Amino acid sequence: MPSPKAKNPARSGGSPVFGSSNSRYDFMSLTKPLNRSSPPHLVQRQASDPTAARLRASESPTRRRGSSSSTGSASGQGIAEEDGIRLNPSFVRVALSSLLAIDLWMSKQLGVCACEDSSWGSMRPLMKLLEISGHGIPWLAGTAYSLYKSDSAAGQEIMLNLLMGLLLDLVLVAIVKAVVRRRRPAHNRMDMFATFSVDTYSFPSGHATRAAMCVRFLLAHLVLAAPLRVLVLLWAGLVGLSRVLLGRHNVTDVMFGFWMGYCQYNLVEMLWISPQTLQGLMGQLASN
Ligand SMILES: CC(C)=CCC/C(C)=C/CC/C(C)=C/COP(=O)(O)O
Repeated sequence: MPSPKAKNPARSGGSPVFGSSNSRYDFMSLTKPLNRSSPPHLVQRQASDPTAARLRASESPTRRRGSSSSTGSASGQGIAEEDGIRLNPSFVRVALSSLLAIDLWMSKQLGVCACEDSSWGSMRPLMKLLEISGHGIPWLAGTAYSLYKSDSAAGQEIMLNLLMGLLLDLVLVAIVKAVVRRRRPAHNRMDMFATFSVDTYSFPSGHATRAAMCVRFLLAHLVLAAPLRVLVLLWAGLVGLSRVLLGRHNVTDVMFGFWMGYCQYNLVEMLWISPQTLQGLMGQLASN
C-alpha cells in the first residue's frame, strides 16, 4: 500500500481540493492558481501579451468572441465578465477546500489518543473498549444469539430485523467506502481487529453508522427506562467521539456516519420483515 504521507502534500503546507482526476480528495496549494480560472494579474497580462493572445485565439469560440470584439479596456472588461462567470465554481471549490482543511486540522488536533505517547495516550485502552463495543462482530454475534435464544415471536421478529439491519449496514458502508476511498488520517495506527479491505478507507465511519442505526432501533423497539435511553444515546456519542480521538477518522467521517446510520434505520423500517412476510417467504422456498 502506498504511504499516505508520500501522497499527501497537505502536510507540507497545501490545502485540500475536491474533484481530482482520480476522484479522490487531493491536495493543492491555495497559493498556486487553479487550472480553470486565472487570477486577475494573469488576466491583465493576457490582455496585453501577444503570446497569450495567440494562445487565447485557439480556445473556445466564446472566449474568442469576447477577445476579438474590441481592444484595450473593452477587451479587458469582456475577459473580466467571462472570468466572473468562471469564478463562481472556483469559489465553491475554495469554500469546500477550506471546509475540508478545517476538518483535517480539527481531526488532527482531536486525535489525542492516536498512540500511547499522544497527549491523552493513557485513555487509549478506554477508547479501544468503546471501539470494540461498536464493532460489527459483537453486534452480529449478540443479535444472532438473542435470535436463537428468543422464545417469543415478537422477540424473534425484532432480533431478525436487527440482524438484517446490521448486515445492510455492513454492505452500504462498504459500498460508500469503496466509492469515496478517502484515506484514514495519517496519525491513525491501523491496529483495529477484524477489518475488511475497504476498512483501510475512512469515509464514512462504520462504527458511527452502526451506533446511530442501533440506537434508533433500540429506542424504537425496546421498552427502556429514561436513564437507560439517555445512556444508550451517550454510548453512541462516545463511540463517535472515540473514532476521532483514536485518530481513526476525520470529524466529517463520523458526522456523515451518524447521518447515514440515522437514515439506514428508515430503510430497515421500510424493509421490515414481519412474521407474515417471513411465513410467505418460507412457503415460497418450500414450494420451489
Ligand atoms: C459476518 C461478518 C461478515 C462479519 C464482519 C464483521 C466485521 C469484520 C465488521 C467490520 C467492522 C469494522 C472494523 C468497521 C470499521 O469501522 P470504522 O468506524 O473504522 O469505519
